[in-house]
Amino acid sequence: MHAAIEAAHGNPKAPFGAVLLDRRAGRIVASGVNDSATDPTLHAEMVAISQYAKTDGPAWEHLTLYTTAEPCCMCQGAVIWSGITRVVFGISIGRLVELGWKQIEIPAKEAVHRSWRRDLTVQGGIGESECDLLFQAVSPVDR
Ligand SMILES: Nc1nc2[nH]cnc2c(=O)[nH]1
Repeated sequence: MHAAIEAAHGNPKAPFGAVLLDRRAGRIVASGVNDSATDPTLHAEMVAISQYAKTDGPAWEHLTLYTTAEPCCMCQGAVIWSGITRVVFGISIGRLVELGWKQIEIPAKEAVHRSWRRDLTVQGGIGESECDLLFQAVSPVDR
């Protein structure tokens, strides 16, 4: 989560940062920050997932996605289809809404529950206060 927060610090206007950890190798294999001003699909999680998809012999089942904020339904869909097996996020979609960010209010756990994935776990509230401070420090942007 420290690495995801670190990435978000580099993107101060939209402090969404995400990294993919290969638990087997014990190293970060991809990272991303929100670039939705360029392309609305470029959420931090999507950037990291796309980056990892380009690597040789991807091993999605060994990956944990760490992200400063709960993945939206677009990103959660990508996680579900990818085969990533664990998601850890900082602040919740509900909290983002409280802070004024536009969100589609479908919890990540619900997306998993409504899918066929029984091997994918989602845990929120990790590094929550640090992530919360990141978002408190900025004005929400539209996408
Ligand atoms: N989790 C997450 N939620 C978002 N909502 C708007 N942009 C983003 C993003 O990059 N990540």
